[in-house]
Amino acid sequence: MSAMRVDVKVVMLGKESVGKTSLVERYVHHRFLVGPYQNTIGAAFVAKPIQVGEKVITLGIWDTAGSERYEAMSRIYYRGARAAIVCYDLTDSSSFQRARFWVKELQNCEEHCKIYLCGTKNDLIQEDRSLRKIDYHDAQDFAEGECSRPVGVLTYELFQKVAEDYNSAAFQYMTEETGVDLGQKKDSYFYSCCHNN
Ligand SMILES: Nc1nc2c(ncn2[C@@H]2O[C@H](COP(=O)(O)OP(=O)(O)OP(=O)(O)O)[C@@H](O)[C@H]2O)c(=O)[nH]1
Repeated sequence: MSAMRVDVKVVMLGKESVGKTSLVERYVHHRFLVGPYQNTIGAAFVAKPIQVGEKVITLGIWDTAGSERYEAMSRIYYRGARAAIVCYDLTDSSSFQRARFWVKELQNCEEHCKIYLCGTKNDLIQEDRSLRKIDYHDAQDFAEGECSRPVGVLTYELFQKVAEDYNSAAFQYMTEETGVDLGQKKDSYFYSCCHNN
């Protein structure tokens, strides 16, 4: 089996159980996980080709383990990433603190990594608004101040956006030898997703 060429390294970060693996499963395999929750150990990798206009961009997605026990390992996985999807669970305020931690860390350590902030389990708050623990405006203020602006709710839109951003940056920087810089602070995004849309 020949190895697939990866165009852009993407890392999934966020507290344990926020739904990182579920988002990747949903996007890559069009399914959502049922049965008991199984935490990721270390990290999992999947390559996903995406059509962007006439081109195919392959995302190499590293799904890291959210448990703080694996924090040092997550640092290894985000190294060199051009995009980070930082997830928090809309029903868990501590997960938002953790997301802020990762955003700061990426801003300090990975200046070429574009950050996409993603609130997860949107379905739960659609069913019962009282479950929402992160005020929309708090997330928006943080996103606008730090990294992102609101864009979409569909999982495929999020990954598609990563590929499109890479593609437009690649076009822009085509003549440079240094590789593609998606940039960090300018023009980033935030999403509210759930595992079944
Ligand atoms: N209702 C709902 N449950 C979800 C959603 N996404 C994930 N879950 C559930 O949340 C639990 C954790 O999901 P995972 O995708 O394994 O979370 P993770 O962030 O990858 O967790 P770690 O591997 O520990 O870092 C599972 O029981 C999922 O079924 C969602 O969008 N809606």
